[in-house]
Amino acid sequence: MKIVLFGYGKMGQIIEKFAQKRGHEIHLIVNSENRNLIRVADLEDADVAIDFGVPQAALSNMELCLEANLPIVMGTTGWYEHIDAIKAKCLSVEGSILYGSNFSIGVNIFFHINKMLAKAIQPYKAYDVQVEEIHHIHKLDAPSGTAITIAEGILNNSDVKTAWVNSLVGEGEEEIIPKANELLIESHRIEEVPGTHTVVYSSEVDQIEFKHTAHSRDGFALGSVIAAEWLFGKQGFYQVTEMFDFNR
Ligand SMILES: NC(=O)C1=CN([C@@H]2O[C@H](COP(=O)(O)OP(=O)(O)OC[C@H]3O[C@@H](n4cnc5c(N)ncnc54)[C@H](OP(=O)(O)O)[C@@H]3O)[C@@H](O)[C@H]2O)C=CC1
Ligand SMILES: O=C(O)C1=N[C@H](C(=O)O)C[C@H](O)C1
Repeated sequence: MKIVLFGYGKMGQIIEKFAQKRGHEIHLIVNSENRNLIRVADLEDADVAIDFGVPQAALSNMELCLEANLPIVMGTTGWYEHIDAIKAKCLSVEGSILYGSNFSIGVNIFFHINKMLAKAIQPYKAYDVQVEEIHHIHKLDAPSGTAITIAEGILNNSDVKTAWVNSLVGEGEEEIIPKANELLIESHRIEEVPGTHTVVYSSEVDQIEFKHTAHSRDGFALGSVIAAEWLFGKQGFYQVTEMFDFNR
């Protein structure tokens, strides 16, 4: 496939490596320097786009791809307030978008088990729950998209928690004390951590911790190339979880 890469930072450069290994061609690279010069005609010969850029550009990149009739895998996080609007637009023009907060297989298994765990613990009110995420200091958004997906999995299987709240831990940051109905997502920014997510259930007598640690960005990058292969030839608005059999 001929792939357009939106974003050529930490993720974009690893995606290029995996795409080429799997026999694909990088047709065009878009970053902050050339984004304003890109027109529909520049995308015409491509087969699929993969976006790991910045939150503020995600919506316009998806709109451009819809206009160019180019399927796009959206890996960028931090733009989710626009989901309903872009989904409606995608469906109305019969376009093709797949988005996900995390493309690694391990985290998608984690998402699946997280929901099962929340369902199993739901009758036992002695347990309180919180989510913790740790990422590198360059990350622009908090909480992480992955932590939001994890929180949604818990909220949908809880009759106590009705919304999540975020507390970014660090000097000068306000400490957030959650109300009983609020699910706390605690965010930490430490050195070059690729991405660690933990769900903690605590009672007076014990604690259950469920944790995923990424050792590198390779799992995210490979997953996004597999997602592009999966999306090619399909029409619709998809989430990455739809790629995995265990969610069916
Ligand atoms: N879903 C998933 O599995 C994962 C998602 N992510 C998400 O991917 C995103 C990128 O992460 P990462 O690679 O670490 O970030 P980086 O900061 O390393 O790279 C961002 C890239 O986006 C480019 N960029 C800036 N503005 C635009 C624009 N208008 N259009 C296109 N590209 C632009 C930057 O260009 P320039 O260098 O010129 O400024 C840079 O190349 C983040 O939102 C992150 O949360 C990350 C890992 C996994
Ligand atoms: O910015 C990152 O690095 C990552 N972002 C994604 C997120 O926000 O969940 C996925 C991964 O954890 C790395």
